[in-house]
Amino acid sequence: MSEGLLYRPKNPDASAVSRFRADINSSYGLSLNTYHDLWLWSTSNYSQFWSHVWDFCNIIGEKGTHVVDDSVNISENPPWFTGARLNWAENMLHCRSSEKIALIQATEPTPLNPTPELKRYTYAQLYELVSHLVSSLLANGLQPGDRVASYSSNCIETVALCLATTAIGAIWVAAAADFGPAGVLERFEQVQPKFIFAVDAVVYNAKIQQHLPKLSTLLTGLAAKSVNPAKVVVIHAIPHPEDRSAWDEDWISWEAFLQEGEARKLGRDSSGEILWHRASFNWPLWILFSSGSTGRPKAIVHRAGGMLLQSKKEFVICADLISDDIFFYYTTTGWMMYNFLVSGLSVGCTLVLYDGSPLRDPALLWKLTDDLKISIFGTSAKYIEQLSKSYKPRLQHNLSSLRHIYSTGSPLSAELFRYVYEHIHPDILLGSITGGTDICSLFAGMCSALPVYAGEIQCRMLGLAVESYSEAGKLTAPDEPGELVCLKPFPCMPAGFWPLPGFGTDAEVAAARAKYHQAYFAEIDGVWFHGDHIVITRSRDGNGGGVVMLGRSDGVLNPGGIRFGSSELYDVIDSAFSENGERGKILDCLAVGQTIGGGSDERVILFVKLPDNEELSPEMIQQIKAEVRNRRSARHVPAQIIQVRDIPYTLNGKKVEVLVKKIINGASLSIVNPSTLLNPECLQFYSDIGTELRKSS
Ligand SMILES: CC(=O)CC(=O)O
Repeated sequence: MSEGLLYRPKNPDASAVSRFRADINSSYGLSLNTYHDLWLWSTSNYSQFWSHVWDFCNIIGEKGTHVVDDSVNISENPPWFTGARLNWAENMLHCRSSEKIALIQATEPTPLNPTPELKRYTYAQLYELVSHLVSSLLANGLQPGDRVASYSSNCIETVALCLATTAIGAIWVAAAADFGPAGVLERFEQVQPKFIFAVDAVVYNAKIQQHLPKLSTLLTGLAAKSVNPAKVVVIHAIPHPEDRSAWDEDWISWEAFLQEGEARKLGRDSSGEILWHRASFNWPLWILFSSGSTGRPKAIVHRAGGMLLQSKKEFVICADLISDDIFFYYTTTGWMMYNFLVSGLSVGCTLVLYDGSPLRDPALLWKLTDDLKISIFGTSAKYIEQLSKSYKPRLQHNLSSLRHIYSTGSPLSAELFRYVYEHIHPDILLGSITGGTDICSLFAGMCSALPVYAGEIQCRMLGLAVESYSEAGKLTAPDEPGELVCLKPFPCMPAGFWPLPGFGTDAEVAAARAKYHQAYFAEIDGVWFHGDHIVITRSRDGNGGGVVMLGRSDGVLNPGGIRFGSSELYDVIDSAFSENGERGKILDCLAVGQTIGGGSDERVILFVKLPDNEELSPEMIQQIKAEVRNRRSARHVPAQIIQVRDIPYTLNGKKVEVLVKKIINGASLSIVNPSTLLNPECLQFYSDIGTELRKSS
């Protein structure tokens, strides 16, 4: 067995990606023999590749003849399929079956409701719901290009709204219900929504949390900035007694909004078909926001055709999803994995929406997997890490329906890969996947024809010319760390930052364009610089290398000129000191560089969180240092190891390395945007300790 091999597909030749390769070979008279051959061809002949993806995946719409001008550099963000006309929602709702379940909504139990009913919608019911919403949105004046915002939970209504909005050619904007109103305000005020939809309550940690007071605060903030949505609609999404004490008389209920749509019957032709707004491939579909932990979140606009073609490629070709799949992703509506999940409708499979805490009862999601026969289970590396500390799903649950498990959000360590195979399922495809909000899809990820090696993402995704560059802007050798770059244009590059041309003043559009360029192309001229530190591994069996994520580039540690990613330290802690490890006890950690020598060098500070009432002893510090030295090198050993009460996280569960780095290097806490963080209060400690560290360095 090759080193680190954890899984090998049984019949790779029967996979969708192999069928696609055969199709390419016969269409273009080629003899591409391996996945890597196909990837190389797809990135060198990207115009032919994306054209073929359109046909292979049966995109609904008019394709036209143009694909992309392949003489244009990626930094110019060329337009794609300029002759095409399509509608994203139409492609999501091509299945009209009155038997096939499109959506299942599950909610975390509460003491008052220990077995909440599952809500199910067939594709036919979902279509009907969307058509009533389309009618009501039109009746209330929604036009293509207007923004519709949701401040809601992961419920059926939110999916239907996303579909109805985009059916009309309006632009979808979502903030998760767990975001604070201040954070939502600085997102929504940028895009000035015409409609706001919000739930009245959510469940988290077995408690009902009233949401209307947050909605009121948001609306007051928007009004103060002269943003006044034409309609605010409130959804009663979860089974609990309704509390209208914070209700504003200008709001309307979901039921009333739907009734208006049903009565008006707008937006359908005489056969009952929704009048889909088929627009250009490059038409804006939705706006996602960067996490913005130190400033205003960037409003990233994704194009309808790009999102459609890319997700079809990911699901149909790379992941081999089929309509029989039951697809679950643990996500809020404010994370791009929500958009990823909803795009699964285009496959005609069943999506499982879950709202609530994933870990209060670690059995919950695995019981759901057995009850609903979930075949594709998506989550974050953080969830797997937390779960691994106390739970072995395989001992308690059958889990035989599982085919794939996906993990993202942060690097998944080799140790956690092993945990998944040992304690969840020995024979599934574990797809560690990466991309992010900026492309609302994947640069590297799953492939049903390839093996899985511990700690490695299986492959670079087809059509994405991902490489690893040195600081000097040169290709790194296999197995050498570098920066994730993309060299060629791809259709799911954002259309731009808000406002796009036609949606703002010339000055606003020019500023947004400059910001876009700055975000992706300023670091290395002419290539997309993604800001992830990675290794592309040596090719095995002619399949090309996998990808190892080492952490965010701006969190790269650089003591004495030796550059390495923080995950190299996290992996050591994970395997040697987590509760499953030989020495136990470290619950979480964070590594950042502190500048020394007047800025000429840096030293590594490792913050560790221990269980309450436990103290970091000098012996343990020595053990940590010894493990790091043995498993990495003397250069990796942290200069200081400091106990903290808490590690800061963004609302989407990412460690906040860059902000902590700035703070311990002297930045004031005023740079923090607290509304983007789960636990901003813990940063005061880092600020205080930073002062001490700077005195002692
Ligand atoms: C696919 C991803 O990369 C998701 C994320 O980390 O935000």
